[in-house]
Amino acid sequence: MKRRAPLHVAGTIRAPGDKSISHRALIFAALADGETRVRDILASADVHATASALRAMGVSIPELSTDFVVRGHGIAALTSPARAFDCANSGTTTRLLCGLLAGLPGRSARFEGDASLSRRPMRRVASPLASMGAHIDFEGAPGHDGLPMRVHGAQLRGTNYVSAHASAQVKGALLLAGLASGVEVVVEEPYRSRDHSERMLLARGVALEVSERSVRLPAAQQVTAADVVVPSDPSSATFFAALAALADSGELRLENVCLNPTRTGAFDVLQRMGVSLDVSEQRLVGGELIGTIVVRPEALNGTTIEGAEIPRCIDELPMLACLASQAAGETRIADAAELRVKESDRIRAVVDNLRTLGVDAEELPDGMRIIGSRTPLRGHVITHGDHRLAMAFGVLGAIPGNQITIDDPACVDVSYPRFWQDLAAAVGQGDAGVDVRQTTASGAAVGTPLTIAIDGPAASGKSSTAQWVAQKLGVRHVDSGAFYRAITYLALSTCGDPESWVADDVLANAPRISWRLTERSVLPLIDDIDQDTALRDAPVTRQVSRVAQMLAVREWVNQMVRSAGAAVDVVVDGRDIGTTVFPDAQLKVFLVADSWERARRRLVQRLRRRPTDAEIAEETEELVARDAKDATQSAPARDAITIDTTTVTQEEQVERIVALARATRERMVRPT
Ligand SMILES: Nc1ncnc2c1ncn2[C@@H]1O[C@H](COP(=O)(O)OP(=O)(O)OP(=O)(O)O)[C@@H](O)[C@H]1O
Ligand SMILES: Nc1ccn([C@H]2C[C@H](O)[C@@H](COP(=O)(O)O)O2)c(=O)n1
Repeated sequence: MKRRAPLHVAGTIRAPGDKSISHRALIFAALADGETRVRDILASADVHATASALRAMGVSIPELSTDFVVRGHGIAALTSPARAFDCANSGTTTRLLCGLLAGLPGRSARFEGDASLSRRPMRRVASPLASMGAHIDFEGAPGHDGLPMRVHGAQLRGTNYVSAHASAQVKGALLLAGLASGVEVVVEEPYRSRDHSERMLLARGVALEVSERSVRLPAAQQVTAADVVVPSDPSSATFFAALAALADSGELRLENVCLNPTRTGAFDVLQRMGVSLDVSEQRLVGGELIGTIVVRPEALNGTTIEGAEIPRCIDELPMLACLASQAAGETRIADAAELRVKESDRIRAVVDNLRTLGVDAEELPDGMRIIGSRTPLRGHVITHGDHRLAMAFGVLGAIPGNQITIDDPACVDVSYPRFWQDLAAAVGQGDAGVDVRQTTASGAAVGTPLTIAIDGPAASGKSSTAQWVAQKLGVRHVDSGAFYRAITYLALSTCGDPESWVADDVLANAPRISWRLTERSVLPLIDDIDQDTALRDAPVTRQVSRVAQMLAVREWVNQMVRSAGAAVDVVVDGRDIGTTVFPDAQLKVFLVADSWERARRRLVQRLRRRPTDAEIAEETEELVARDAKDATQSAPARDAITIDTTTVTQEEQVERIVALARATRERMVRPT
C-alpha cells in the first residue's frame, strides 16, 4: 500500500551521552582519590539515581550538567548511606553498586526501586557475589530475587567466575567487588559483553588483562582519577538511524557516536537490511572509538538477528523489530530471551504492540518473528513505562499515514530526555522546541496524551474512582487534593494558629514537598517521606479548605499537578481540574452523589463498619459545611459529563468512565 505523504528526514543529531559510560564515569570517579572532570554526561533519570547513591556514600558530585567535577576520596573512604538507595528504574545503578557495596567491609545499604525495576532479577549478580563471600538479602516475598534487597559489605574472596550470560552488568559488578575488597577477579563469558568498564579501568591505571571472552583483575588495584568526555549513546542514535532508513528522502548525520565494537551490532543489522551507513571522522577518546555516521534511506529487507550478535544490539532490538515491520519479508530474532527481563518483557511488549498496530508478528520463547508490510499502522501503544518502547514506536509514529498514540511518552527521560524534540526537528517540524507528540508532519497523533479530569464534591468517590480508572487504562493517576493536604500538614506544625495563616507562610513550606511515581499513582512526599495516612487525618481535613482558598497556594498546587500530569496519559481528580488545571482535558467527568450517601460511604471507609443513622447525620452536616467552603472552585466544567453515583456501584461508575475514555481515545486516533 502507498503512503499518504513522503517522509523527508534531514539534519544533524547529537544523541545524548552514552548511558553505560555515564554510570561508570561517576562510579570510577568515586573510587579514585582526586578530581575527575566529567563532560557531556547523560543527565537522565537513571544516571541521577547513580549520582544520588554515590553522594549518599560521601562522594562529592554536584548537580549533573554538561561539565562538572567529581571529588572522590578513594575506595576506603566510601561510607554506608544514611537512607536506602532509590535506584528508580535503573538496573545498572542497582547491579554495579551492589557489587561495589558487597566488597566494602563494614558498609551496608538497602536498595529500592520502582515497580518495574523491583521485578527484575538480581540473583544473577547476587549469586556470583555470594560465591565470593558476599551477604545479600532479598527482602520481598519468598523466592523473589528482586528489590528491595539489602547488601552487607564484607571482605570477599577472589573468584574465577564462568558466566552463563554475556552481561556487562554482572561483569562490572564483579570487577567492582574485586576492586573494593582488593582481590583477584576473573570473569569468563560465552560472548563478549560491553567492555566500557575494562576500557575505563585501563585508562585509570588498573592492570586489567583483557582477552576476547574473559577479563582478569589482579588483586590490590588502585583507581586513579581521569577526566571523561562521554560520547553519544549508540543505542539512542539507532532510533534516528532507523528513522532516516524509513524516510523517502534526505540524510541524517549522527555525530560523536560511540563506535565501541561491543555496541555497534545494530548498525551491522541495519546495513544487512539494506540501510546506507557511512562512518567517518573516527577517533579514539578515553579508550573509546568515536565517529560520525551518515544515514540515507534505502529499500529495506528482513533479516535474522541471533547468536553472538545479540549482546551487541540487545538494547536496540525493540527499534530493529519496529523497523522490520516496514521491511520486505520476514525478520527473525532469536537467542534473545534476555529481553524478557529488561525494563519490560520486551519480547511480549513489542509483539503485542506491533499486533495492536496491525503488524503480523509472533512471539517466540527467545525472540520474535515479524513480517514486514507498508500498510499504515494505527493504534495505541502501551509502553509499560519502558523508554526504548516509547522511542521505537515513536519513530514508527513519525511515518506519514501511521496514527499511533503512546501511553507514556515521558518515560523517554530514562535515557533520552530530548527525544521528542529531536524527532520533531529531524522530520522537519521546525525548531527543536516543537513537540512531535502533538502532531507529526503527516498530521498523525504521535502520543498526544489523553487527560481525564474527574471533579466533584467531597466523598463523591473521585480519588478512588480515578485510581481504579487509571489502573484499568494503564495510565498515571494524580490526586490534586493530596497536594492541598500536604501543604496543610506542614502549616499545622510551622504556621501557628490556623486563624492567622497567610499564604506566604504556608507556601514557605512548598520546597519540602515533592512527588514521586509509585506504581501508577503520583504520591506527594514531605521531606522525601510518604505521609499518606497523616494527610487524611482530622487535623488536616479540618484546615485544608482554608488553605485551598489561598490563591497563591492554588497556583502552586496547579503547577505541581500539571508537572505530575504533563505529557503522559493521566487521570487527575480534584475540584477544578476540568475548569482550571487541565481545561483542555479531552474527557471531563463530574461525580455527584446525594450528601447522605456520600457521608455514609465516608464513614464506611473510615470506620470499616456499618455506620448508625446518627453518625451519618452528623457526618452529612460536616460534608455539607465542607462543600460550602470549597464551593468557589468546585463548579463542573461546561463540557463535563455529570455522573450521579448515588445508586450505582463503584464498579459500574468505573466501567462507564473507562468506556468514555476508550471512546475519547478512539476519536483522538481517528479524528472525524
Ligand atoms: N458508587 C459507589 N458506591 C459505594 N461506595 C463508593 C462509590 N463510589 C465511591 N465509593 C466509596 O466512597 C468512599 C469515598 O471515595 P473517595 O475517597 O474516592 O472520595 P473523594 O471524592 O476522593 O473524597 P475527598 O474529596 O474527600 O478526597 C471510598 O471508600 C469509595 O470506595
Ligand atoms: N483541585 C482541588 C483539589 C482539592 N481542593 C480542596 C478541597 C478540599 O478542601 C481539599 C482536599 O481535597 P480532597 O482530598 O478532600 O479531595 O482541597 C481544591 O480546592 N481543589
